[in-house]
Amino acid sequence: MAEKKPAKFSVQDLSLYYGDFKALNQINMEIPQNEIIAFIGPSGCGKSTFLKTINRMNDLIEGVKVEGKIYMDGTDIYKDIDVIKLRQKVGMVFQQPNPFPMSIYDNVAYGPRIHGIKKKSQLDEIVETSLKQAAIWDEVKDRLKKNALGMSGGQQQRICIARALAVEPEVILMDEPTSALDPISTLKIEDLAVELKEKYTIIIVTHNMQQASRISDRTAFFLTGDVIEYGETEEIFNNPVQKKTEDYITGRFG
Ligand SMILES: Nc1ncnc2c1ncn2[C@@H]1O[C@H](COP(=O)(O)OP(=O)(O)OP(=O)(O)O)[C@@H](O)[C@H]1O
Repeated sequence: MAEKKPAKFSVQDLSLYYGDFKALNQINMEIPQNEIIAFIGPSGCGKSTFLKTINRMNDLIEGVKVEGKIYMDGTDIYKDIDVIKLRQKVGMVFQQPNPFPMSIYDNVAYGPRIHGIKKKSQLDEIVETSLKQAAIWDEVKDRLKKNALGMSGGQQQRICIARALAVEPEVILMDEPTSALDPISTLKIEDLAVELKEKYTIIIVTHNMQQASRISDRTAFFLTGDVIEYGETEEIFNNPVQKKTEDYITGRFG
């Protein structure tokens, strides 16, 4: 049994509707801090929708209704926290690397500048630390003024991770962060996630079963808006309780 860590998130009876369509059905989940949590399940089962409820990205979509509660460190994130502050604490990395069309330096300094940091020496330090944490510093330190779009996909994704880290978040949400990357870049991002969990809580949506079993501490299996099973990754992959989970992870689902 893994050592029990304090809960970062407590999700209670969370449902989400897109208009009349119920995309999430009364989800309950405790997410410990300093762990990697993987969300797996077939396409359209609500993984991304659930991920986005955690930093309220769904607020931006018209007709979305959320019921139930998500507590972060005991605070109701739909009631008692400013959404800008929430998104500073809960950063996000997307499927397609999406650096801004500007220099590597400006990409990473973007968030801190928005938060009012202007001093060059301070920005220099944040940029260097964030790029180091994202394991890309050595590859870019001599070309910080070059456009980020000129980097490879795998490098761009690590620059995006550095950009997310630069505002000192506590949680990083990753929505299929390696599905557009080659196997070597994928392994780099996986290694990076494992390093980052020492400091952050990481929640990752993935279609890659090997990836979920390689790097995550806990796995949640989603199916048509329900969490069918959630537990320690080793148990989910080696000894699932639900037949549907077993069928899915062994590729017999259909
Ligand atoms: N903006 C939206 N408006 C209406 N319905 C939506 C919207 N976004 C997602 N949905 C629907 O909600 C359900 C869950 O979608 P979601 O993207 O969360 O699934 P997913 O498990 O992440 O899928 P995938 O693995 O393909 O990314 C799907 O039926 C989808 O069509």
